[in-house]
Amino acid sequence: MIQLQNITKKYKTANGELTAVKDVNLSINKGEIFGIIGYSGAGKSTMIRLLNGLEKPTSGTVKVNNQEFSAISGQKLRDARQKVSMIFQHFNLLWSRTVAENIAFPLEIAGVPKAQRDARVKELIALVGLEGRDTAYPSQLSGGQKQRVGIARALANNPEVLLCDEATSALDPETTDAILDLLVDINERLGLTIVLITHEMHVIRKICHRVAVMEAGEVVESGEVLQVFQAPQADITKKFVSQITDTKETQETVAQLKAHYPTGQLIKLVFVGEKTEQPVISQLVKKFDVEVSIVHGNISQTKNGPYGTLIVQVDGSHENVSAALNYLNTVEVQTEVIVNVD
Ligand SMILES: Nc1ncnc2c1ncn2[C@@H]1O[C@H](COP(=O)(O)OP(=O)(O)OP(=O)(O)O)[C@@H](O)[C@H]1O
Repeated sequence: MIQLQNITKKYKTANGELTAVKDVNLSINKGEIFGIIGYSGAGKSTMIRLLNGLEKPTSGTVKVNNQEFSAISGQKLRDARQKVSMIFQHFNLLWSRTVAENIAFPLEIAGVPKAQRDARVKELIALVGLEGRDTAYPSQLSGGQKQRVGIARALANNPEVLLCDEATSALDPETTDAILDLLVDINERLGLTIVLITHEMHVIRKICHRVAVMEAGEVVESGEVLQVFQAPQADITKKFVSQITDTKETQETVAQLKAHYPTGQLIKLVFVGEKTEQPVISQLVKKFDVEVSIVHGNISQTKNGPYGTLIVQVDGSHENVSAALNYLNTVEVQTEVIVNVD
């Protein structure tokens, strides 16, 4: 659906030339939810503007829905852009228009007759769960409801691609999850391709099939979300993954554990996919003469399967603990010794 080939985007600034995006190659499949994650200044917004045809690359080609955005302009580009829609962090609603009028706006611009417009607006209001709020003004809506209006408006002209620019960054965690669930629902029901940019790994973990990690204009790592969680390569990816696995709460727990477990080893086990269902811990106790205490654990779902971490204390003779650790590696459970107290 989307192909970016050797994309570089340079800007001229007062301090000379600045490379915002550097030699990026990406291929996004039809019907996929693809996330681009990076910190501020990584080049995410520039990527979005390249994908919606608002910017042309300095070099390289951008192909969306079989149209080479980087090579067309004028009416041809405007027509092609009809198939690429967008939602925003701050919703960008028209404040003097009601919910229904906001959603109708792109239909008016496209010249859809009133009766047809009204029917479509009704359909979209139901799709995003805003029944009964059609005459409300944006100022009377919660953040989550405003984003629902944004989503309905973006879907009005049946786009092929929905671009989400930090779409949940202004929302609280619960509302974020509700909006993410709505995006998954739309993706599955309509087969819509979704590309989102974010600085939050939670968003990637919860709804994306694949992810690209950006740093200083470059894609430093990309792949299936679960794989990236299991074996992050770049330092920045490890940092993003630790947003989920190594929260402040976990760090505090580990600090307490170090103080309270004077013997044995504290080991972090990482389980992915079907490995989360294996009876690894009971096998460990059965096969080796070690004592295992579970001290902390969590499990989260990704689109490609579950991902869990478990911190255990393994106590026993040095040989037995080593043998137990070797065994864990044979069952493809990733292990990390957090603290060796022996
Ligand atoms: N129109 C522009 N002219 C000059 N420099 C720009 C322009 N747009 C972006 N940049 C620069 O390009 C780099 C990447 O910016 P970009 O906005 O794409 O990053 P980002 O990851 O989206 O960050 P943020 O989330 O803060 O917007 C930054 O150094 C930025 O200052």
